[in-house]
Parts: sequence; structure tokens; C-alpha cells
Amino acid sequence: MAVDFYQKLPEAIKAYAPEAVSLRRALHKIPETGFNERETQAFIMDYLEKLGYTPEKVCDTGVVLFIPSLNGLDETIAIRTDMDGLGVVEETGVDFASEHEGMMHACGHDGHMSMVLLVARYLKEHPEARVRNTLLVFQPAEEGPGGAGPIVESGVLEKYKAKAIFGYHLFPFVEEGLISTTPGPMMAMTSEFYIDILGKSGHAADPDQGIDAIVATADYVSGLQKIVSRTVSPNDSALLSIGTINGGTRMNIIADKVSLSGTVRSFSEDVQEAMKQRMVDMARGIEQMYHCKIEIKFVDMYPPVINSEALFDQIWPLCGEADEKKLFKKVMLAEDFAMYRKAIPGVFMGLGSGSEEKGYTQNLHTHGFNFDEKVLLRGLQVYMNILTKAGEYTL
Ligand SMILES: CC(=O)N[C@@H](CCC[C@H](N)C(=O)O)C(=O)O
Repeated sequence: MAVDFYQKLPEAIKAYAPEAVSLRRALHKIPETGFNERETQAFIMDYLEKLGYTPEKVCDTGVVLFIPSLNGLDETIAIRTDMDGLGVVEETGVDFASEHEGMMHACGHDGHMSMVLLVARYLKEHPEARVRNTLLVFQPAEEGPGGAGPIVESGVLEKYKAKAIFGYHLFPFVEEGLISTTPGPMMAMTSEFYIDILGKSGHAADPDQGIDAIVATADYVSGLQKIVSRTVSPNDSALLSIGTINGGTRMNIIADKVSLSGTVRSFSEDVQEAMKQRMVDMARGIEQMYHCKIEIKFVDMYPPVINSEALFDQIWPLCGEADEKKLFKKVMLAEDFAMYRKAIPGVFMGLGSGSEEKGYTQNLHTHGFNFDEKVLLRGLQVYMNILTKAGEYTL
């Protein structure tokens, strides 16, 4: 039986329920892809300015806000949200659906941003909660090409002496309202790949005179699917998924080009490099078999998300009672939160949005992804615990 997390929330947090709904729904209407988040940026700047803060634009479409402590504790904790939506056509049927054609907040970033805006509002209305400096980081382009790297390089973490960083991801596979995280590895490292299989066009009735890129691709795709099962140790976690395949021009023409794209993921540099090398080796074999040409481009995206163990130990008690949290089992999803971890200690946390009864278990990146905004209050509660209830972070 799911714990009724909402009933257990303090009244001071529940008071933000209407604001959670209105923020999330306003942001949900205006999804924008990575480094195009101009309307989103304007919304965030406006919201924070109306609260009386002075936010700063960063990395073109990002925003940061430094909120100093009011009790002299000079310790800065950063809270990060991603901002971008996805090129997904929304089919949730909600009355606050995306107003940007072909784009959708299908990965919950509207919820992540709302929680950070609620922190800003909470700290404004509860000055007693300003026990340590807070740096709010609204980061563009998590879905790609990656905004965390540019934020780290911009120097804002050093400028505001951020000592640790926290962030959430809504997860439909975690029970509604639960906080779920882990010490150590949490999310995978990822490289995108883009492949062209080049053959020779011809009449479909004369296959011997062409080089059929479709047949070569079929063999190559089936070979790629064996890399994880046959070349990676069962003790390692690894994944290779092909997300797009396009080729051919007409039913009676031999295709001279097929393009593929996908993602290869693991938790270690060695496994990652070995898989990429196998993809190249296999391509050379397919070239020999079919006399085609295969061009492969890899774009290394994010390292794995590895949570700081010492920091986890400090914040886990602040994530609620035993029935309000659960340890996270690492997943093959990727996150550029990993880039902050290269710079400072941090813990990334899952926030459960999944509820069978309410139909909120549709996966991330699908056109039906949706969640109950009440979970955002649980996120707010734990952010506020982290900002106020911890002793000094000894990192
Ligand atoms: C949480 C989530 O869905 N993250 C994305 C990150 C995408 C990074 C990049 N485009 C890649 O696939 O390499 C994910 O796909 O896991």
C-alpha cells in the first residue's frame, strides 16, 4: 500500500500546493529544446524578480540566483534544475498541454524547475530558513548538447563557493512521493552515435548491379544488438539502443544510403570504449561482406552520475522516514548532473511520480508522460530539509 505522502507533509509545505500547480502548468505550456529556452528563461527571471530577487542570466539561456544566508553561516549549497523540453508531440490530453508545436516537457523538467522556484519563494517567505547560502541553478540543455558542462565552466560554482550540489529527477518507475537515491553509481555514462551506411543505387529488379544499403544495415543492426550480450561481461551494465533508422527513396529502387542514430551506455570508460571499438570493427566486417561504406560518428555526452557517499550519508536521514524513501537501483538513463560531480560533491535524487491509480506510470520521453503536482511538494520538503536541517556539511 502506497504511503500517503501528501498527508504527512508539514502544513508550511502544503501551503505551496496551489503555487506548485500553477508554476508547473505554466512551464508545461512552453517547452523549448536545449539552448533555445528563451521563454522559459524569461518566465524564471520574471518570477524571481517579482519575488524581489536579482537573478542572473548564465550560459545564454540559463539562470542562477544566489540567496545569502541570514545568520552568517558562510556555506553555499547549490540546487540544480534542468530547463529543456523534448521534440515529442504531446498526447496527454491535459488542458495545460504544450503550446509549442512538436515539443513537450516529456521528461519532467517543468516539475524540476517548479521545485526550485518554490525553494526561492519559500526562502523569501520564511527568512528563518535562510540558514546557509543557496545557489539556485536553472540549467539549459540537459537532453543535449549538455548545459551542465558550460555552467561549470562559467565559474558560477566557484564564484558563489558552492560546497555541494543537489538535484532531482521525477521517475515514473518510483512510487509517487518517494525519494529515491543511492551512494555511488546512479545513472550511466552515454555516447550518442550517428552512422551512415553507404551503398550504390540501382533498379530494384537488378539488385546485383547495386549495393543494397538496406540489406547491409539489417545485418549490421542485428550484429550491433549482440555487442552487449556477447562482448560485455555479465558483471558490467551496458546498453546499446538504436533510436532512428532512415533510408531508401522508393519501393523499387535499391537504397544507396541508410542513416542510424542511437546511444551506447555503460558505467565505465573501459566498457564504453570497448563497445565503441566493437561497433567500428563490426562495420569493417559488414563493409567487406557487402562492399558498402560505413561512416560512424560518436559524440561522447555525459559521464556516469556517481553520488558522493559521504554527502549521501548526511542527507539520507533528511529524506524522510523509512516508508517515505527507498534506495535507488542504478539505471541506464543518463544525466549531465554528472558534470557538476566532476567539480564538487553532490547527490542526485529520484522523486517518485508513478501512481498506477492515477495513470501516472507512462515512461519518460513518451507523449503521455504526466504526474500529480503534489509530488513537487515532497521535493520541496526535502530540499528545505537539506538547506536547513543539516548541521554544517563536513565534506
Ligand atoms: C533522464 C534522461 O532521460 N536523460 C537523457 C539524457 C540524454 C543525453 C543524450 N542525448 C544521450 O542520449 O546521450 C537520456 O536519454 O537518458
